Amino acid sequence: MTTHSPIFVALDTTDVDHAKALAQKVRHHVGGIKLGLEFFAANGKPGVREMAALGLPIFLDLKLHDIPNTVGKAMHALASLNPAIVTVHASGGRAMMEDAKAAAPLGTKVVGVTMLTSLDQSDIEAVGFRGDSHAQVVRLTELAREAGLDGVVCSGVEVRAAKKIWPGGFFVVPGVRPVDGVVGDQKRVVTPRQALDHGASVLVIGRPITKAEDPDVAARAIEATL
Ligand SMILES: O=c1ccn([C@@H]2O[C@H](COP(=O)(O)O)[C@@H](O)[C@H]2O)c(=O)[nH]1
Repeated sequence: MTTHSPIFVALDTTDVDHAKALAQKVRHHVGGIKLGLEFFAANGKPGVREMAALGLPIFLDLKLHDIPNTVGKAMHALASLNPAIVTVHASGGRAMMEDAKAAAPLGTKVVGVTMLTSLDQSDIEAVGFRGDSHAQVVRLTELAREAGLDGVVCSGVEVRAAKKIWPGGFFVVPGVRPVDGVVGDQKRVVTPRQALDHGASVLVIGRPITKAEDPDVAARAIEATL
C-alpha cells in the first residue's frame, strides 16, 4: 500500500486506460481503488488484473446478491483476483453471506451492503422495509456479523450505531462529500471527517475526486481534512 489513507477512490468508468490514469494521479493520497459494476461489466477479470498491477489494494464492489449457491460460486470465481475487499448484499440473507465468506480467499474482507446511501426514508418505505435507516442498518449489521462477514457498508449517518453493536467490525462508508461538495444521487451524506469520527474504517469517494478539475489536488485536499 502506497499510503495509509482510509480513502478508496471509486473509479466508476468503463475505460481501463482512464481508470489507470486516474489511479496514477491520485495514488499518493488514497489507500486503494474501488472497482464496481460499471468497470467489471466492461472489463471483467482481465481489467481488474490490469488495475491490480498498479500495486494498490483492490476493492471489488460487485454487491453480489443471489441464492447462496450462486453467490458462493461467483465468489469462488473471483478468488484468483485476491481482492482486499468484496461486497455482497446483506439482504441476501445469512446463508448467502456464509457461503460468500466461505468461498472468499483468506485475506479478503467480505462486507455486507446494508442500505444503499442513495436511499432516503421515502425510498425505504416504497420498497417495503420497516423502520428507518438506523433500524435497517443495525438489523442487517447484526445478521452480517452472525454470518461471519468482516463488516458492512453503510452511510456515515448510521456508522456509529453499527459500530456500537459490532466494535470489531470493518465499516465501509460511501456517500461521502467534502463540505459544499455536489451531492448528486446520494441521499445519506456526511463529510469525510464526520465519517471517520463516527467510526468508518474506509471511506469510498468517487466523483468528488474523479470529476474534479484536478483529481490529485481534490484527493490531497480531502486527505488534508482527515
Ligand atoms: O451504499 C452504497 C454502496 C456503494 N456505493 C458506491 O460508492 C461509490 C460512491 O461514488 P460517489 O461518486 O462518491 O458518489 C459508487 O461507486 C457507488 O457504487 C454507494 O455510493 N453507496
